[in-house]
Amino acid sequence: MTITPTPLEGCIVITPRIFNDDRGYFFESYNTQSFNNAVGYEVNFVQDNQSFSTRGVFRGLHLQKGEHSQAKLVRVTKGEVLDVAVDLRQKSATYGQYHAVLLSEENQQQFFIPRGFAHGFIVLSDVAIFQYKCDNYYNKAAEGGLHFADPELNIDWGMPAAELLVSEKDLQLPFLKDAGDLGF
Ligand SMILES: Cc1cn([C@H]2C[C@H](O)[C@@H](COP(=O)(O)OP(=O)(O)O[C@H]3O[C@H](C)C(=O)[C@H](O)[C@H]3O)O2)c(=O)[nH]c1=O
Repeated sequence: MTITPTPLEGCIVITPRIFNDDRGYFFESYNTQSFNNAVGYEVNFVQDNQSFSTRGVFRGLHLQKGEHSQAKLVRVTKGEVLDVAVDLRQKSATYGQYHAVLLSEENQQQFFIPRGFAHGFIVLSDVAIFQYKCDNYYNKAAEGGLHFADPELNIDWGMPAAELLVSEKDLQLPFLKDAGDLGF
């Protein structure tokens, strides 16, 4: 597998080695030893998630606060999404900056987002199946997030905000300036 660093320290893009033959393809979608070597420390994933969405659906920008923060290894097994991580680590030189990655069934790329980030994605294909690993359990009480259209973040989602399908919960999320201490 190939590891591509991003401008956000700790966020990496993983491109698996795909074995194609006349039957189709095979690749290792996750290997603990290879992954921990790639990130340089041991990550203990404890929960796998999967969501199905249609074109224009936006999910995020989500996080779990403080000790409930989750590192995520995300990928798309059907369709294509623009996936975004926002650095919220107080001591980080890239605090408040984001990085976007196109993840698709076609490129089979995976995006690793350490703890201390908000995460979200927009669906660019007719449908998308989004699968990801988390290194901490879901904790509803610790849920938080940032509004996808926060002018300070100024994220280009590649689609007008009016065309996005966003949950009522996500529409209520605060801008970064109003988010308070998130414990990162
Ligand atoms: C995240 C989660 C949710 N749920 C339940 C709670 C709700 O009743 C239902 C839908 O949850 P939600 O609307 O928060 O789902 P998404 O909008 O896809 O949330 C996810 O989307 C962005 C992209 C993320 O990075 C997060 O991992 C996650 O917050 O599933 C669970 O039972 N366990 C879980 O781990």
